[in-house]
Amino acid sequence: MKPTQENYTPSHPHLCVVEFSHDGQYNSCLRATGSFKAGQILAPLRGLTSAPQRVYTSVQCGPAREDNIELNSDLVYANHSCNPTIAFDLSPKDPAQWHMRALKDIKKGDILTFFYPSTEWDMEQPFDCQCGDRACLGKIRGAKYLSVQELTGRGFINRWIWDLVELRDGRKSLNSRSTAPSPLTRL
Ligand SMILES: C[S@@+](CC[C@H](N)C(=O)[O-])C[C@H]1O[C@@H](n2cnc3c(N)ncnc32)[C@H](O)[C@@H]1O
Repeated sequence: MKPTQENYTPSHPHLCVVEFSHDGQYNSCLRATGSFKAGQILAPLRGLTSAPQRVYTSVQCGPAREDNIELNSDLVYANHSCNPTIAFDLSPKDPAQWHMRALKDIKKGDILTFFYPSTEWDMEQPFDCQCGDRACLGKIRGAKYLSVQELTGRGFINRWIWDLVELRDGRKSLNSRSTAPSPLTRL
């Protein structure tokens, strides 16, 4: 569920608040309410539910098309940047270890962004990125459409995304692909 401005109560007040935009449908963002160090674990990912479909609010949590969760908190307002400030690390086998981490030193008032292709393989709702970074990739469609070079240097990419890249690029065979059950069975 995506929080709205009506009766808004921040879900992570010590970390961030949603800055609701009145200008355009997807122009809201998340602003840091404190300062954080690069590498710091900012929050565990709690209150997740499996997403029935891949949609613009869902976050992929494994290699399969059906491996998607909803964050059900303010964190859903984290926008994409090609030079992100945070990562959603859903790579640990145990979902209790899934967390959000700072990729750089973050100051109070900074916008919290993550690199969407670090979780998303093939997005339902691509968009033209407006991050404005000099390393901006332009159209954001998911990691499937990016080279290893384009994925490298973004701070963090989840394990299954690298697995799918290796499979796509013929550096890994289907047989060597993980047969681990979907992480959703452990949510
Ligand atoms: C989960 S929402 C993030 C919150 C969103 N900004 C909002 O106001 O609801 C994801 C959507 O935000 C927009 N978005 C996120 N990052 C963007 C970026 N760097 N450039 C342009 N649009 C972006 C896209 O429309 C994307 O589908």
